Amino acid sequence: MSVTPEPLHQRVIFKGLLLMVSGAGVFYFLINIQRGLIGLAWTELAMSVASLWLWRNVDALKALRLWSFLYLIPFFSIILFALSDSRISYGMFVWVLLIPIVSYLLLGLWRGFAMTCVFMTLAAAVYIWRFHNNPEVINTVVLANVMVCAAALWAFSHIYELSRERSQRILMKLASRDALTGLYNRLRLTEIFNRERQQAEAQRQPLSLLLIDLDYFKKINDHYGHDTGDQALVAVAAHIRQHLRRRDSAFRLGGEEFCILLPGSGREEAHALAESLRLSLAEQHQLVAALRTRLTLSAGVATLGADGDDFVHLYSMADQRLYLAKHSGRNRVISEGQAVPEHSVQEEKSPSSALQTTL
Ligand SMILES: Nc1nc2c(ncn2[C@@H]2O[C@H](COP(=O)(O)OP(=O)(O)OP(=O)(O)O)[C@@H](O)[C@H]2O)c(=O)[nH]1
Repeated sequence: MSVTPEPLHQRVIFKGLLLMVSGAGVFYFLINIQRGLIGLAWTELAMSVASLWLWRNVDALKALRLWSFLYLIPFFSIILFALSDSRISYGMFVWVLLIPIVSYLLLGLWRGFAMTCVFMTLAAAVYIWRFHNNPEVINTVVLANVMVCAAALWAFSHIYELSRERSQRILMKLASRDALTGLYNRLRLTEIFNRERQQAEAQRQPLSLLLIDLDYFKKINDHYGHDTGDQALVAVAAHIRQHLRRRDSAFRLGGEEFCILLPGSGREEAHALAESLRLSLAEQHQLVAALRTRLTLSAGVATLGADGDDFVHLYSMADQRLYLAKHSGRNRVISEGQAVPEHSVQEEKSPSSALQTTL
């Protein structure tokens, strides 16, 4: 469900590579034109110009990984093309060592691995093809040096990227989940809402937003202590999870306030789910061991289209209805209307009123 953002370092590294190649391209163009390597010299100049153009535009590029992929193929191919020319010294092979580092840094773990496999294999083939008759280059010591060094760089690049991606996943999880309940936190709400709204509009499906607030939670804390309050919040989150369908997402917005996104549910279905959550919570005699009072919730429901077309309007409408539910006696769900009615609903003899009495 989470969307992995583009790692920030990739754009910076791509920019650095582009700058380096545009400078090196001009340098090698001047050298190779003098040496009579006309084809290679002009290819290097073309690569240099393309790199400079990309460098100037890289901040605006959207599909950075795709651009990096499309760039690395000619870049590595030119290195191999240069190496295959017998007039180029074998010292040029050090450029091959850039292949794993740059591929992993710019393309990530598996695309980097695939790119490295292809171009390192081709580089080995070019090396053997060019030097198979040259005992100065094809001998145990030189081969061992080249292979051990290349393998070490490949392995370190792989391990680095593997741990970087793992750390990123952990950090993403920590940043997007509420530490106490494990539900999504407020930061993910607009992002997930916008994604669900796009899908709902594309598939002409309804989408509802449910705002939930526990009733008189302060009294739970005051009477039973903060730890029991925490346990109750965890139990409520588990209770919410049990009621969700596969595509629904639940968030803890802070304190004792929760939000649920219900893709595919119109007003009535969302109201019914909220009612079922409310009733089943109110029926639980002992939500957590230390708590000898029942907990209740109030909820406001808003539906895409009928109550607004964007997050701000939908949230605001659900919030107004939640407010209305609180001021109409709590322990209820409101999915229509937005102003406090003239004849305020009589506070029913709810578990929360019972809670007030008990406390
Ligand atoms: N245990 C615990 N309590 C929290 C946490 N975050 C907020 N609270 C408490 O939740 C309580 C919320 O109180 P209020 O905003 O007055 O709401 P309420 O008592 O539920 O009253 P109504 O919402 O009007 O029914 C406060 O006492 C906060 O300290 C938390 O992470 N853990």
